[in-house]
Amino acid sequence: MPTVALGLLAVDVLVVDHPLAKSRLTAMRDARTEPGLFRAALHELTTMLVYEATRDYPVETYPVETPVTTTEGTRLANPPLLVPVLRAGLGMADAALSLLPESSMGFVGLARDEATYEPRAYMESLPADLTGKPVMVLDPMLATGGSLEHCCRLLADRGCTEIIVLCVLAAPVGLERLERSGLPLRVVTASIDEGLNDKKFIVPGLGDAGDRQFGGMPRF
Ligand SMILES: O=P(O)(O)OC[C@H]1O[C@H](OP(=O)(O)OP(=O)(O)O)[C@H](O)[C@@H]1O
Ligand SMILES: O=c1cc[nH]c(=O)[nH]1
Ligand SMILES: [Mg+2]
Repeated sequence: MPTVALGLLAVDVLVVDHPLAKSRLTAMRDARTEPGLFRAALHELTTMLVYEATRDYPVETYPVETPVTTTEGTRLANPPLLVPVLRAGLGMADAALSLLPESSMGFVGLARDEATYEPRAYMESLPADLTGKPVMVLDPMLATGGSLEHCCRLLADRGCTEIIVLCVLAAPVGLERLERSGLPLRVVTASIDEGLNDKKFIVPGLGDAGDRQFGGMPRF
């Protein structure tokens, strides 16, 4: 897994820049893309992100009967808990669960305060004990990093020591915040963007990922 140096910090981040991933990301960035097509592009891009994120997951083997003989089959040794961050992460949930049908799912609901830019938690549905359980957090946007830090802290407080944050866009300042948090995580993203504007939206970004999928007033 490559490491990206940001200032004095180093964070474990994989940028999935496959041409097909880039074309889905371009559709999501385009302000003219309507919600249905935005959701479809997010679904397809999530499939690619999950595929790359799970490349090094441990597997176990077991005997499988083919129509011809017995051979060795493979499955994930410890499928991750999937945790979409509501609302925007909901658009990644179905694609992730399709690739990881053995996984179960928890939910965290967060809304970023428009004045302080800090996350306000409104929902939490997670197993009480996550000892020994890898977790994959799904949220398309890592901006200031406040929301994903909050979510990953909930997981670490339950004993989780292995978190993959799956996002579409990451701002350098958000990556630095996650790095400083000391939480046991790595990041898989389709792009590290330039930065944030004065309303803490990612630039060039794609706008508000929740509103682009589900509707709402533009604030960027
Ligand atoms: O890194 P941060 O500065 O915390 O910003 C990122 C958060 O903002 C968005 O959610 P939002 O609060 O807009 O809620 P929504 O998904 O309901 O639109 C996004 O999905 C992240 O959760
Ligand atoms: O650019 C941004 C920043 C936070 N949340 C979003 O949905 N988009
Ligand atoms: Mg939003």
